Amino acid sequence: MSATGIKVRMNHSTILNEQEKDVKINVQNLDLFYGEKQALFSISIDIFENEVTALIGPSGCGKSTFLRTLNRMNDLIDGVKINGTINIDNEDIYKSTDVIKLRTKVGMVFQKANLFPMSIYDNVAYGPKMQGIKSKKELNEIVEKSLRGAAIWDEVKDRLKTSALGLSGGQQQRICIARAIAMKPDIILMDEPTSALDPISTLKVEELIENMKKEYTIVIVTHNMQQAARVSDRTAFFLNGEVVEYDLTSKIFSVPSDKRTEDYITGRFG
Ligand SMILES: Nc1ncnc2c1ncn2[C@@H]1O[C@H](COP(=O)(O)OP(=O)(O)OP(=O)(O)O)[C@@H](O)[C@H]1O
Repeated sequence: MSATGIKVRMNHSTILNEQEKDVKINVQNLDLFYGEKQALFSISIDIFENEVTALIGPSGCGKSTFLRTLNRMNDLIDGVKINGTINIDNEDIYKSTDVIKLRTKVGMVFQKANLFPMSIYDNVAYGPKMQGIKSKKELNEIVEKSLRGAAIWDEVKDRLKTSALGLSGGQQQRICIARAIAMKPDIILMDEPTSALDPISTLKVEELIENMKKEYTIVIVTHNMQQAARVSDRTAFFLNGEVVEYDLTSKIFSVPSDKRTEDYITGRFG
């Protein structure tokens, strides 16, 4: 137990490897406006490869907005203006115009499972088919690999042709993760992926996230402080559109530098 009362998973690999980590996403002086209203203020952070980075903070502080800037999902909203730069693998994603390619590289999983009303198989194969993969054998392999990667293969392997909507909420969310994996992304963004799930399904998804970071860089928005402490290597604390503190999760939850971080994680506000 830490000084703040939140149980922190000591992540020795993070600490020992600190010097060797590569920056996957570099954000510099990022401002975002919805029309006249500024929602993000001069955000500058580095997100590291093969780590889980948690974004925490009270409702309306800009976590989801920030997450959506990482694959240009805010482009879909009228009146959004962005200043600053976001480099992914040293490439400025707001200068490169291939947004489709970007969203393939940076996948996303939402709060509520948003599966299509089709079979489990077709849900997972949909993206690869859209990318032009036609070979049945290749699609079969992608579907199996993705479902295994999302730790749900054993539960669904005998019912791949049945409707995905017949699965439980927790299973549907893991199919959504499989669907993201099927696109072979480097980065997976997760916006409160367990907030609609029961504790057992939540734990399964958390275990999955922990395993997935070997292959992917994961950025997760969560309202659940214990979850951030359990699954993430680093945590950014957002408040009123600013990043107040960004550090190793073990530090944020044991000896935060800023009084506002401490007040938030100990439940004094938010
Ligand atoms: N499409 C939009 N148009 C205008 N304002 C928006 C839009 N989306 C978000 N905002 C505003 O931007 C600010 C940040 O919202 P955002 O959803 O990013 O916060 P959040 O920290 O993710 O909140 P929550 O934890 O409640 O999901 C809020 O003031 C919100 O009202």
